[in-house]
Amino acid sequence: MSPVKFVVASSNAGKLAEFRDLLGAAGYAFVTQGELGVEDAEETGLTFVENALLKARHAARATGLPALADDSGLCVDALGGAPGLYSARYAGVHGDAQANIAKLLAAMKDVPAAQRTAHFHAVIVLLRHADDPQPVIAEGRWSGLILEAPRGDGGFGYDPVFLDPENNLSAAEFEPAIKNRLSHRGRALAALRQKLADTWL
Ligand SMILES: O=c1nc[nH]c2c1ncn2[C@H]1C[C@H](O)[C@@H](COP(=O)(O)OP(=O)(O)OP(=O)(O)O)O1
Ligand SMILES: [Mg+2]
Repeated sequence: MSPVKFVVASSNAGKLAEFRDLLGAAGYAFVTQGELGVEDAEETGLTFVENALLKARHAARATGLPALADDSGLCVDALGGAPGLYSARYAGVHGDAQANIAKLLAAMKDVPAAQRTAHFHAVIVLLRHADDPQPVIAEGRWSGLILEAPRGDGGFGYDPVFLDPENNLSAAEFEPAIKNRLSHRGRALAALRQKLADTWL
C-alpha cells in the first residue's frame, strides 16, 4: 500500500465505501475529507464537471493535499434528464434517498416500461493542488431502466430503483465488487487511472 496520496472530497458513505474498494484494490491509500475535518463544499455549479471541480478544489485548499472528487447523478429520459445534477436534493432534503426515490417513482407512475430508460453519470476529478490549472477529468455512464418499485438492499441512493437490464438485477442487488465493475463510478475511475497511468498514480 502506498502512503496517502490524496484526500477524497466526498461525505457520501456509499461513495466512500466504493472508493475504498476501487482504490484499495489498486493499492492507493487516501484519507476522506471528513477524517480531516473538512466541511462539504457548496455545489453551486451547473454541470457535474463544475461541481466535481468545486469539491476537489475546496478539499485541496483546506488540506494541502491532492484531491479527488466525484459528482454524479441519475438522469431519467422521460423526465428530461432529471433529477440529474440535483439528484442528491431532488426531494428537498440533501441525501434523503428514501424521499428521493419516492418522488422519482411518483413522477414515473404513468411512464410505460419502454420509456423508463435512464443512466447514472459520474465525473471524477483529480486536482494535484488547489490551484492546479490542469485537472484530470474522467467520466463514466451506466445505462438502465427505472423500476416500478425498489429491489434489493445493497448500494446507496437510487440503487434500488435502477435496473441493469443485461443482468436483470437492480444496482442494489449486485455484489459491491460487481457494481464497481459496471457502474458509472467504476468506469470513470478506470478512465481516470488510464489517463494517469504514466504520470501520477
Ligand atoms: O452509484 C450510485 N447509486 C445510487 N445513487 C447514486 C449513485 N451515484 C450517484 N447517485 C445519486 C446519489 C446522490 O443522490 C447523487 C449524487 O450527488 P453528489 O452531490 O454527487 O453526492 P453527495 O452529495 O451524495 O456526496 P458528495 O457530494 O459529498 O460526494 O446521485
Ligand atoms: Mg453532493
